[in-house]
Amino acid sequence: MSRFWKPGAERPQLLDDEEGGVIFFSAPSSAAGLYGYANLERQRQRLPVYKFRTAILYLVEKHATSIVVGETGSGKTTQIPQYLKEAGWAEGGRVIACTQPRRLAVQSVASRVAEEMGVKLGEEVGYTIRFEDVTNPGVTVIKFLTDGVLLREMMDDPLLTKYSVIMVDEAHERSLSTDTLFQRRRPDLRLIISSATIEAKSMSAFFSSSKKRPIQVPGDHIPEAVPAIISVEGKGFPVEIHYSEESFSNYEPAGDILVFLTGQDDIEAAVRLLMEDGQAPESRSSGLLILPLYSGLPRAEQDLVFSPTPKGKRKVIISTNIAETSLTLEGVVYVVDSGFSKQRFYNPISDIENLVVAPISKASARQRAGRAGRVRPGKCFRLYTEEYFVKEMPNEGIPEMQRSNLVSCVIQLKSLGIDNILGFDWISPPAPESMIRALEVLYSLGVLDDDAKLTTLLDPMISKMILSANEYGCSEEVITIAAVLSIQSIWVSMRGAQRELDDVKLRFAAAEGDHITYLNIYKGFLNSGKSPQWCHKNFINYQAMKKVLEIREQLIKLLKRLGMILKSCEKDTLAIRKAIVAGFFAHACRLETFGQNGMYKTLRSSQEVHIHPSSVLFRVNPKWVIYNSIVSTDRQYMRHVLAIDPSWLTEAAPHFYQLQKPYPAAY
Ligand SMILES: Nc1ncnc2c1ncn2[C@@H]1O[C@H](COP(=O)(O)OP(=O)(O)OP(=O)(O)O)[C@@H](O)[C@H]1O
Repeated sequence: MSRFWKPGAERPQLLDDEEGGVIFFSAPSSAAGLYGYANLERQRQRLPVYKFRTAILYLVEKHATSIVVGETGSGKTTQIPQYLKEAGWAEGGRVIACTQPRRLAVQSVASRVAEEMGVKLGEEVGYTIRFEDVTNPGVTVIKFLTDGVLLREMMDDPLLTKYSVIMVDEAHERSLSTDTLFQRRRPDLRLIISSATIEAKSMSAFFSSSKKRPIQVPGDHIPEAVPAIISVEGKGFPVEIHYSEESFSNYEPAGDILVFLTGQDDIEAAVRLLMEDGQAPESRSSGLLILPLYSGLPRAEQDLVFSPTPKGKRKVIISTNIAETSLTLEGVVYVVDSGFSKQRFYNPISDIENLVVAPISKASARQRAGRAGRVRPGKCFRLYTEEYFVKEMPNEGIPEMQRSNLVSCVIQLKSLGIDNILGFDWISPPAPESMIRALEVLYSLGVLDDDAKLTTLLDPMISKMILSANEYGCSEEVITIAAVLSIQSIWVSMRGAQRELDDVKLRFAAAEGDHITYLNIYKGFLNSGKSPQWCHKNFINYQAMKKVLEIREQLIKLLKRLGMILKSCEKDTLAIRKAIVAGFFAHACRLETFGQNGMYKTLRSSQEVHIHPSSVLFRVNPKWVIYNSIVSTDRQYMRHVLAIDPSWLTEAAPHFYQLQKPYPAAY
């Protein structure tokens, strides 16, 4: 049985309806006129979504999943998280999360919401993107983040315990991360799926299926599993759409222009052309301020698109689909849509993944048009015909799940403990060939064992360390470390000759700790021409080093499959150490008593531990360390120890560590 909710008083009214199995909410159209707003608060109240505030809050409270569909610019992204906070969803240390497909949108929406709430960005309202965490744990209650970052958080905390509500915004983009995120959840965690251009019914059908219903725990306040759909009607400002066959004037009244092209090359070529044109005395481009926008552009250059347009000038932003969703670029009145974007396509038969220029979907075209008309009326020029738009353009793009190499996705699912991948219930199931191919590859690389379980080679902490190394530009070094860590020991066992072994170790010892020492040994081994004699002389186990070479080769193959390029950071051990911390942050310890074999306590459980005598840091006793594993003999000993700076812990795992202010005395 399903029903219509009617907004009005405190609680929406319940109406009966025939919409099979789905609770459907609708309301009368309420076109908002935003002209001449006096202040941000009034502007907030004039957004179309405001009329639906009570209804949205009511449905979120009642339902595990709510699907919010509303025109671009109706206020979904900036308002709903604030409504949730006002309604108490951030009380008791809980956090409201809102995901975006792209980093630029995360940053800009977070700044806008902080501004509307009158708070400093990074305090009550913050954001996290790769390499940048602008949140204050314990203080931040509304957090914007990319869906990829949320998926990573899920690897460390599968139930996403600190969040009360997760709003997956721009859900029509259907990235691999969002599709994966939808698979598992805590019973009381509320999910809001929002977009201007999503097929709400099919999404809802997916969440209605019994497999996706959160587990019911008796006695708990559990929301209804049947999803609610709410349609936020009403637009901001009108956007006139012009198709290419219509002739239009080249001269338009003032206003910035946002042009959607496909990729960096196209964009740079267009910028060059316009710039060259601007040199000519009578040129039409001379009053234009031409700005490229793509993800590889340095941050400072990206920020230029948000700065006010100089007087008498017109900004022309030439962008990839990085500006397609969620952004409000205040000056933009005109949007030019080429109708194409660069998309990743994977062919499981040839096992080749290509970036190709392909036509966009209607959903994307509407999003692009929605970048105009946000603070005043606008126009969108589509460089294709209306007939093409109506008859040929697909409604939605192909979900990333169905056009990607699934190797990394399978690893992520396996690390989440989801084993039955082939029989899995996806929103849009990937091609079986792609799934089988991914499993085959992982099996042949030794990442999965005979039972299709992750092998120790891909221990989650080591995997995280390697993935982070890719980001820090030190994968060459870190895979060597990973290889050494996956074998027993590289030293020849020297019972009774500890002193000699210690002397030898000094030749390679690095002040930073064992991991960097292993790199020195590996370099020495290569320089010797992988010589067994060299190993013998240095008490190094030659067989173990051969194994290290072998595992390293396997890892290189795996990284290539994952599309990663091996990079060396040369002598910058800081990058390496940070990558190690990114994987092993949970194994951090602080020195409690200094001495011959100082006593440490683990940060996580205050357990007493000591540095293993085989470590180069045995007698050094740095204040803060991380370890790879613990061996228990007469005491608990840390093996493979690295000295660290405690600030790296909060940097690598803000969700795990909160900085004490002021720093603990030992720091
Ligand atoms: N940085 C900003 N500067 C000025 N106005 C803004 C800004 N951000 C948002 N707004 C105003 O708030 C409105 C709602 O923006 P919001 O991003 O919440 O809409 P939305 O429904 O999420 O749209 P979309 O689906 O395009 O992301 C905009 O249309 C605009 O009028």
